[in-house]
Amino acid sequence: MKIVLEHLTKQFPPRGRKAQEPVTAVSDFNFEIPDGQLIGLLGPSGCGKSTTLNMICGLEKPTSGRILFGDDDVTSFPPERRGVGMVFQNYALYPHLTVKQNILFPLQNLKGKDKLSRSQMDERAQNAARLVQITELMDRRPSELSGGQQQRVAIARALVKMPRVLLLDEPLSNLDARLRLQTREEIRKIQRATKITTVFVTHDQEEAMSISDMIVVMKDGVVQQIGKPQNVYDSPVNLFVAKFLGTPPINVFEGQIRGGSLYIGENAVLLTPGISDQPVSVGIRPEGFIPDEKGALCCQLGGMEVMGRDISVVSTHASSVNPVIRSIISSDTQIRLDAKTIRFSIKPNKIFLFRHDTGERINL
Ligand SMILES: Nc1ncnc2c1ncn2[C@@H]1O[C@H](COP(=O)(O)OP(=O)(O)OP(=O)(O)O)[C@@H](O)[C@H]1O
Repeated sequence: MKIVLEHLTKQFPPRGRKAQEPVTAVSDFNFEIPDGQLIGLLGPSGCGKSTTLNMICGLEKPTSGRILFGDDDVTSFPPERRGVGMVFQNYALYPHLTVKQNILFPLQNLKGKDKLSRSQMDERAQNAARLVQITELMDRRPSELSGGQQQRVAIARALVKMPRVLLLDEPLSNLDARLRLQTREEIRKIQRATKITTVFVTHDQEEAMSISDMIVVMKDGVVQQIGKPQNVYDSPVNLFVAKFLGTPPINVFEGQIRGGSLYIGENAVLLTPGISDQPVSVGIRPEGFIPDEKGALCCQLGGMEVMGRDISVVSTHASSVNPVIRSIISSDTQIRLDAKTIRFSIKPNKIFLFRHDTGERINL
């Protein structure tokens, strides 16, 4: 099922006596989510992710704009008429019911043509449980399950109604690091198996990048960029997106374009023909630094951390915005740790220029 968001906007009334301006939680969101894809909705706390999801499922009514599922305009539909499965951060399972009863719960009050027989319900519950691999846990109560197992029950409960759309709001944030990794892979597998169009909300960029067909990066209610994770990483439209994606994060420097070259401090590090003289923010991905005795960028060497396959070189530079520069280089590279300075040349596809005032990307 394709989902179309058209000029989707949500404002909340001002809060408190002093605040006069309404809060714009989501502003003019336009996106056509292709059928069967998993979309990662990504951004810092308060950027409007949950509000977007709540509008798609019908818990919030948009201030303006439309939502279509396929060709159906569902904007004014209540949640139960939308055919949406929803999984939240806190799984909200019923503690007094068994796993099976929890999964069956959404099917019990179906009416009219949707009403199912006992055996149909059992079959649906079994299928959903099989998908999330909890068939052997059906008679347990939620308190007898691990966090990851509880979350799988919540997903099975969302799937049992055979929703047209699956919405997941930070579904992994209550799990520990290892379970998070495992469960996110399982979610991806389930999504591939069911081909249900899925929107996954997270503030964890790594999580979103690893499982999404496409990511949407939001800030202050405004969509910044939509694209395949790798494309957004390789070609961020602005400094915010560049900084938001990547571990370790991108290194940012104050730079200056002068006479067709980019200067970082006194170092002319890149030819920039056709770009007018101006101050710029320079982003260099950690993997964009090549140790090179003749390299143009000269940094003060701080130290080195071995990460197995790679080394993380820590250095500083007077024009660096971050307290330290982190560069990731291959562990084969010989670094003289007794040296005071280290010179780098820069991979051209790993350096980005941004307008100093707006943060917008300047194309090289
Ligand atoms: N019911 C409400 N009334 C007033 N303001 C609200 C309401 N719900 C959300 N907001 C505001 O709208 C903005 C977006 O909130 P939203 O919960 O969608 O963000 P989010 O990206 O999901 O954040 P988080 O990651 O912290 O959950 C925030 O500024 C928030 O304070």
